[in-house]
Amino acid sequence: MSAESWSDRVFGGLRKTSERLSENLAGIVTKAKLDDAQLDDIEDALILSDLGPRAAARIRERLAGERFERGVDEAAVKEAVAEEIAAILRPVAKPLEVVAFPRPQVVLVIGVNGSGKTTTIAKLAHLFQEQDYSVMLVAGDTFRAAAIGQLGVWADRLGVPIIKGPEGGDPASVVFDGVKAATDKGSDVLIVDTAGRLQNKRELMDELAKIRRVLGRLNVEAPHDVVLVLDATNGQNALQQIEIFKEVAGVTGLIMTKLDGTARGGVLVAAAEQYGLPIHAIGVGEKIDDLRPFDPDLVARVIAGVA
Ligand SMILES: Nc1nc2c(ncn2[C@@H]2O[C@H](COP(=O)(O)OP(=O)(O)OP(=O)(O)O)[C@@H](O)[C@H]2O)c(=O)[nH]1
Repeated sequence: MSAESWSDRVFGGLRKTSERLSENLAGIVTKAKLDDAQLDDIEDALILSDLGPRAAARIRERLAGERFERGVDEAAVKEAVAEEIAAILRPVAKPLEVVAFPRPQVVLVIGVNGSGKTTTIAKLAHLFQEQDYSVMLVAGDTFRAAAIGQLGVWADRLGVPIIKGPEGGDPASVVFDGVKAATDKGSDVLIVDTAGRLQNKRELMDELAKIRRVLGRLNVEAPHDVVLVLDATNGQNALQQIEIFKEVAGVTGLIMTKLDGTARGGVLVAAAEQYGLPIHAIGVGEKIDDLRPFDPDLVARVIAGVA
C-alpha cells in the first residue's frame, strides 16, 4: 500500500467529478428558500454532472422536502446532496466475497476492450491475496495474443498461476482447463478474463453461453460471479454497456475503473440508481492497490464536494 491513504486517493481520484458538480451548482442557490426554479436548476446541474435523470429527480425530491433549519446555502445543499447520494450507493456497495463451496469460486470478468479489464483482474487478484486467499487466473480472451501476454505479466508479478490456451483457441476449453487446475490445486478463487467484442453481440453471447455451459458441467454453481468492468470516462455510454452485457451475460455485479481520469464519476450514481446491481469496487489509478471495495459514504461526500 502506498503512503497515501485510500481515502486520500479516492478524494484525489474523484476531484474532477467533484469540481464538475460544484461548478454546475455554483450560484444556483440565491434565495432564503429553495423555489421550484432553483430546484429545477439543481436537478439540471445534477444531470449535467452525469448522475442521471432518476438520481437527479430523487435528490430534487429530497431537497424539496428538506427544512434547512440553519438556512439554505450552497454548503447546506451539498450536504443534502451527499446524504441522498449515499442513500443511493449504500444498498449496492457489496465487496466480492469468497463463499463458494466447493472451491474454487469462479469469477468471470467481462467488459469491452480497453475498459481496464486486465488491470482490474490483477488488482482483484491482489485484493484476494491480501485476504489470504489463493488465486488462479485464466486467460480466456484467446482472440488477442496481447491480452494473453498482458495477463501473463501480471500473473508473474503477483506470483499466481495462470492457465492459457493458444491464441485463437477455444475460450471455453481454456476455462475448462482452468477450473480443473484450480480444483486440483485447491485454489480459493479462479478469475477468468474474457473477450470484450461488443461489436459482435451474437458471437460474444454464444461464446459466453458456451463458457457458462462448460463451467456448469464442472460445477453447477459456476460462475459464481459475472463482474462487468466499466470505464467511468465513458460516462453515459457505460450505462449502455450495462444494458447490453446484462442481456448477453447475466451480470451479477460491477466494478467501475478510471474514476481518477474523469469528471464523469457521477455515472457511478446513475448506474446504482438505474440498475441496482452490486458495485464491488472502484478503480482510481493504474497501480496494483488502486482498486478497493468502495465506501459509499466517502464516495458520496467526495462527489458532492463536502468531504
Ligand atoms: N487512470 C487509470 N487507468 C487505469 C485504471 N484501470 C486501468 N487503467 C489503465 O487503462 C488501460 C487499459 O487497461 P487494460 O487493463 O489493459 O484494459 P483491458 O480492458 O484489458 O484492455 P485491453 O487489454 O486493451 O482489452 C491501461 O493503461 C491501464 O493501466 C484506473 O482505475 N485508472
